Amino acid sequence: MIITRVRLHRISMPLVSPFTTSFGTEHSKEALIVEIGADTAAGPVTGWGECVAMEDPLYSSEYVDGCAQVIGRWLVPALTAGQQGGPHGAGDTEGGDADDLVAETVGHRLRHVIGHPMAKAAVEMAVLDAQLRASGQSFAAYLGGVRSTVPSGVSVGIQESIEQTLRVVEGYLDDGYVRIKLKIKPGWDVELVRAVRGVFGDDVPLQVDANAAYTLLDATTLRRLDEFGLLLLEQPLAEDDLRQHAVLATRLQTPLCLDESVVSARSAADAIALGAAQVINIKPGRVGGYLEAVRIHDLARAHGIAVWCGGMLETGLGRSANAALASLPGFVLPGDISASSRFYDVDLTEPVEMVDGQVAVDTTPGIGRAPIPELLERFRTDLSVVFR
Ligand SMILES: CSCC[C@@H](NC(=O)CCC(=O)O)C(=O)O
Ligand SMILES: [Mg+2]
Repeated sequence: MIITRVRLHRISMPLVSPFTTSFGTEHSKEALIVEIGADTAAGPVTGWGECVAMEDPLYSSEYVDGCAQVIGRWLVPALTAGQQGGPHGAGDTEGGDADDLVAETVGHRLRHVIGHPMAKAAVEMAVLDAQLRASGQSFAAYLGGVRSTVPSGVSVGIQESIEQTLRVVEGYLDDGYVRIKLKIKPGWDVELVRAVRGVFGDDVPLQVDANAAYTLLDATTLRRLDEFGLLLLEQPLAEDDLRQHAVLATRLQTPLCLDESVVSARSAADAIALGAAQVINIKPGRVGGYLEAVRIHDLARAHGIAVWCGGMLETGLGRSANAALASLPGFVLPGDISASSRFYDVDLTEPVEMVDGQVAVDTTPGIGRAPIPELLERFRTDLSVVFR
């Protein structure tokens, strides 16, 4: 394909309620929507990507305004270099015939830019969406999906009190969510889980996510979670500490799941080899894109490691693409793919619905959804025309 247009839409969407984790509270979703216009064999198409970086570098080192700069200053020039009349981008050593720009080569063409997986993932997602809209294939079919619906889990933020948490959990269970994930942090963990188990019983699929809030010195506390039959304990320790996660794993019964620590297939391989992860939360934005996400899925499956699809409060764009990814065979645990209404009164796209605990996998070309123009206008706080 030939890229003819790249626009970055900086958006801000209000959340239905504040979302608190061990590292902070979100009141709105700050995101970047990548719009790529391309000439393809099937004619002109528009592809859409969603950058999942947050406003502040608290979940990972990336942040949304930094991603906008990386995309505009380095990534798009690298992809458009060599196009007829396109600018020559930094690091464009091989140049290559841009006419052959396909999603499968985006990662390679961007390899000279160190890091920035969320920025790269958003660009690759838009290229892949354009490519699949042109070919008429859905994300799910292209990625290797085998299910027509995926189970819908929900993430429960840190609330004002345990009583408030019980009310929130009850509401989500009444909505039909099939798995509850509780955010925890030091001092908000064992008694919280005990209360939820006490009220809702031992059969509700339940897991916790620490967002790297603990250290190995907390092993005794974390071991007390073993009595509750949790599905997994997500990212208890620092994102760059595989070794201590491996040590912690030997002291706990609850399976360890990594999120922030797995930023590529290579880091997933290291985590598996070290015994630092028995389960992996795959987020396409965090690992550099949907293609890398599939590579991690395949690697984990080869090692008998369960994976599930995590969430970054995506709009319907990323939410729909995540449902497609979660339809692959190795996604054997419910993901954080809740209905749009869990976070948004009004979504950027047609809302993702949950019916009987399931989210339908879109079968139309590409992501299957696109931003609704008037809503993109409503939520947009900045527009930068990066190319043409
Ligand atoms: C603002 S915290 C975002 C990262 C967090 N995501 C969730 O808890 C799920 C959010 C969602 O349902 O999209 C995680 O660490 O897994
Ligand atoms: Mg997590």
